[in-house]
Amino acid sequence: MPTDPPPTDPSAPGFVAIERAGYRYEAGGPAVVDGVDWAIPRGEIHCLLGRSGCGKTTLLKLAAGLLLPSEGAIRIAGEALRGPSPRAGFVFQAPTLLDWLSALDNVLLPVSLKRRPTAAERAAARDLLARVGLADLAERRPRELSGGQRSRVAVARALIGAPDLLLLDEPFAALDALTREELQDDLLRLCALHGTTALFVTHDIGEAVYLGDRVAVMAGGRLTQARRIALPRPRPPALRYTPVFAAACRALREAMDGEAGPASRRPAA
Ligand SMILES: Nc1ncnc2c1ncn2[C@@H]1O[C@H](COP(=O)(O)OP(=O)(O)OP(=O)(O)O)[C@@H](O)[C@H]1O
Repeated sequence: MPTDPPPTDPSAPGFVAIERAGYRYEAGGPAVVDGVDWAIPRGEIHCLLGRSGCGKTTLLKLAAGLLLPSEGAIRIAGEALRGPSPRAGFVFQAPTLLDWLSALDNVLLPVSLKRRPTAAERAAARDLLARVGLADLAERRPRELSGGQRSRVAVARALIGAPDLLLLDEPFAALDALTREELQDDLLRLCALHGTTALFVTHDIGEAVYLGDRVAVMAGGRLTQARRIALPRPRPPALRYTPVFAAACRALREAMDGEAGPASRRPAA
């Protein structure tokens, strides 16, 4: 897994372009995100890896337009974000489903908050539920679903608006290992099918390597590593148990262990 070469043109735009972005929760307070440069080309999945409290969720919220940067800019398709991006779908760690709605109506929620869903949108929601293996459970309430099934509903809900960009904040962290693997495979399949660009936050090196075209490591609010994952696509589930996959995880882990600290301000892509 080679280290990325320094970019020849740091201004080359990604579909998502994070430019010298900084964020402070309080004016004069510490920079929780500090001078981050990152470009995500259209259709790629980038993973953000780092210890608890290093600023991953804050950076994801900046990419979503849920927070606006104190310094720098975030652009989606060349346009600076000035508020929540209508082009983005979100999946949070807790599935945050409404318990009085069926799985189907939870998937439709982003639409029904604005207007009555059309028959085509209801069909699209059923199709998404089928694609995450819940065709027969569309009428169930969230309390009648397992944790993994609720996470699947949350993924389907994030995709109902056919977003160009999917932002995921440790969405599978609470699931058992086998269910997590199934959901990772669902996600890869759905992103490939729709050409969706994704930014995926995780603590898990194996998850980052399996999902990512590129993995960035964050520490102390800065990106300290950015590595392209030279594994083939599509990624077959058995890839996780191959020596080449183990080697990619080990190389990333060693790079994290070896880093002197959040010194690099080099653009991550
Ligand atoms: N609303 C807030 N007001 C003030 N400080 C905050 C707020 N939200 C987060 N922080 C602080 O910003 C820093 C980064 O938080 P953030 O949630 O981005 O980290 P993280 O890497 O996502 O952590 P975790 O992996 O535990 O979710 C932490 O020190 C946190 O205490």
